[in-house]
Amino acid sequence: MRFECRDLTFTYPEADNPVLENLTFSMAAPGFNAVFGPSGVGKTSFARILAGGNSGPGGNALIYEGIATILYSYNQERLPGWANTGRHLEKVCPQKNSDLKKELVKIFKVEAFLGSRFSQLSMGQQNRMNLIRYLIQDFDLLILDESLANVDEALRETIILAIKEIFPAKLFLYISHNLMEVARFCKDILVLSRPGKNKGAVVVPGQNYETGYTADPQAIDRSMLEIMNAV
Ligand SMILES: Nc1ncnc2c1ncn2[C@@H]1O[C@H](COP(=O)(O)OP(=O)(O)OP(=O)(O)O)[C@@H](O)[C@H]1O
Repeated sequence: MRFECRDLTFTYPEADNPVLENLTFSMAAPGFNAVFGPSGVGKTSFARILAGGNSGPGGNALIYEGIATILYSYNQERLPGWANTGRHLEKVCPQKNSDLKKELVKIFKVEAFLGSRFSQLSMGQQNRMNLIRYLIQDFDLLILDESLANVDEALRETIILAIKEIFPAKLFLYISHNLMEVARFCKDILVLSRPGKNKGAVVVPGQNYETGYTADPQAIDRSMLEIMNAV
């Protein structure tokens, strides 16, 4: 399972300059991978194009092998229909994944909010609940576009390690501004730099820590430096 970008260039209608220019790289599954880069560099644009498949604006510049279902989750998704979050999760959860749903609800620490309206939850609670909604669906590639924003660091770590453990065969693309976090927990980090910087897309290996890891501060520093050099 893998995907590849061959010379992907994208310009928004009415924009003067491309937001993505000649992106060429490939990423193999499985793994918990990341997209990193400064604000406004085009991470969300890239994620949406990737999620749109060959029928979207990426067209033939995107090559997917063994990736049939791509889901895109993002921070602060607005879900007005969620009068009762627990009932909604039950409704969208395939029967075969009901144990998985229970497990995720526990790990994500959202049991106490299952009877609440989505709009009554804090942003971090909403994001956690929303991410569960995606994880219980069937997918090959799940994009997490700042999907853990507003969640405290310790719980983010618990959630990331659990996702890696529960879904070892899937491909994840985690969009985050947290350099240390992506360097520690991600396998491959796609670093985007602004068009015109002649760096294009660089894929940097992270430390890919799993549950029970022993941190190597020097190795983390090396990964962070490599990522920063690629920006
Ligand atoms: N629908 C749109 N139409 C025109 N320009 C857009 C549109 N969406 C985004 N852009 C522009 O494309 C550029 C990249 O935006 P994008 O949201 O992809 O960046 P990002 O790296 O995800 O940023 P951030 O880290 O701040 O979320 C920005 O300059 C933005 O203004």
